[in-house]
Amino acid sequence: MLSKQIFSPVNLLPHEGEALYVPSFLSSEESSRFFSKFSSGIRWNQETIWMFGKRVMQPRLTALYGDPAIPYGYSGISMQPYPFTPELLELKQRLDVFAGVSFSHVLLNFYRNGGDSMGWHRDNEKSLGNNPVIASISLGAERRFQFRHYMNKAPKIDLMLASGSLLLMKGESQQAWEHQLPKVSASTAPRINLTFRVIQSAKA
Ligand SMILES: O=C(O)CCC(=O)C(=O)O
Ligand SMILES: [Fe+2]
Repeated sequence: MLSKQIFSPVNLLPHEGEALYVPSFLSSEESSRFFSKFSSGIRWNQETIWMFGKRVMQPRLTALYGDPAIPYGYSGISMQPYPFTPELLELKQRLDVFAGVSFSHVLLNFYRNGGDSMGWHRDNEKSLGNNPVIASISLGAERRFQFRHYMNKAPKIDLMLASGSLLLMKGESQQAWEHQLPKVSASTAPRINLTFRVIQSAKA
C-alpha cells in the first residue's frame, strides 16, 4: 500500500545510520511535471573540480539553489546558490514536513545519459554538521545507486532509484557509509537528482 510505503519506509542500512527508501514519494504525473520543469528551467553548469591534484570536469551537470546568504563548497569548489524557484520551494516544503527539518539548499544533478555518474563519496563536509539529514529525490531514468561501508568497503548495498522516489539519509549514514551512482550503458535516458540539505553558515 502506498500509505504504508510512505509512513514506514525500510532502512536499507544494517547498522550505523539510516537510508529510508520511499518508492512513490511523488506521483508519476508530478514526477513528469518536475522533470520537464527542471530540465529547461534550472541553470545547469558543468563544474571542474580538484581530484588528486588535477582539475577535472565533473561527469554530470549541477546547480545549487537555496539561501543566497550561505554558499556551499565541496571538492575544492565553492558554489553560490540561486534563490529557490517556486517548484523547488514546493518540494522543499513537502520534504521539510516529511523529514522534520528545514532544508536550506538543494544541490541538483543532471545525468545526461548512462555515461554520466557520481563516484564513491560521503556527504560529510563540516558545513553539513554532524549526522546530516539529506533528502534525495530522483526524476527520469531509473539508475542504480550503491552504498558500501566506508571502513570495510563492504557490504555493498544496491538499489534502483525510481522516478518519483525519495531516499532519506540520516543518523550516522554519512560517517559510516559511502555511496555512488555508477556509469551504465551510454544509451540510458536522462535523470535528474535533487539532494536537499541543511547547510550551516560559516559564521554559525
Ligand atoms: O544522483 C544521486 O542519486 C546521488 C547524488 C549524490 O550522492 C549527491 O549529490 O551527493
Ligand atoms: Fe552524495
